[in-house]
Amino acid sequence: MAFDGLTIALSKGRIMDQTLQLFHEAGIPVPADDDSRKLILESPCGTIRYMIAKPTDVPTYVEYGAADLGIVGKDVLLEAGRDVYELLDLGIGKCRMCVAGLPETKYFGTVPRIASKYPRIATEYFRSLGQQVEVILLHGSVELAPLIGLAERIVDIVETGRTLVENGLVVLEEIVPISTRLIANRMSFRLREQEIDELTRKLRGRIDLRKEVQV
Ligand SMILES: Nc1ncnc2c1ncn2[C@@H]1O[C@H](COP(=O)(O)OP(=O)(O)OP(=O)(O)O)[C@@H](O)[C@H]1O
Ligand SMILES: O=P(O)(O)OC[C@H]1O[C@H](OP(=O)(O)OP(=O)(O)O)[C@H](O)[C@@H]1O
Repeated sequence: MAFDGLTIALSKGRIMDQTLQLFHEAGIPVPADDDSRKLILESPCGTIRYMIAKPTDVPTYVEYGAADLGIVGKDVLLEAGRDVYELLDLGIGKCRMCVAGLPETKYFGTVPRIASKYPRIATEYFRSLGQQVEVILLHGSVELAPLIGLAERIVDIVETGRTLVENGLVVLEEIVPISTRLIANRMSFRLREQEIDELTRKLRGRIDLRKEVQV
């Protein structure tokens, strides 16, 4: 029989364990913790199907309806620019999107070069300031760019600040705070309103409780 529960695309990697822990605490069924390489996992009761996806692909699965819901960082969401509903801030995966560089930024050309894994966020940010820049796409270890003269600045995530400090870089500007979000496919949100509402309510209750404990 075809699966007729909710399909949720999870971001694998850094935020996956914290996401499953939050779901578990909220009383939402999660798959058993095993070491399998399976990419589709059903909850024991069969009501939820989890897809284990690369974070940058989660908004795509959700926009096209391959998943009803998705769990993804706000950084990925802003960069992807997909047509999805953002339902909830899960309060995990907290960090900041920043402009960083050497303390005394040297300009190599008339148009500053900005290296980033987030070309859209970087372009829109500098456009909003009316500054002309050239954005260079990198896929990781972005902090290298100002150290070896590829770019004057970077736009990247800062969490503890350790990577910047250990490479002699500093935060120059803060663009936007980042955290993990629950997103929904537009059609699913209308057609599966009750199930999605119930899941969102459970998560919100748990997130609020976590906030109270933190205060
Ligand atoms: N220090 C951090 N560095 C990167 N992302 C962080 C950090 N802290 C929290 N996050 C959040 O975790 C999400 C997932 O990060 P993760 O490193 O697992 O994926 P990724 O950046 O797509 O990795 P990769 O490119 O290696 O697949 C990010 O999109 C961001 O929202
Ligand atoms: O402020 P911190 O706590 O040091 O965290 C920030 C670093 O973490 C991320 O890199 P990641 O580990 O995902 O590797 P990457 O360079 O391959 O993107 C991000 O791109 C920064 O480099």
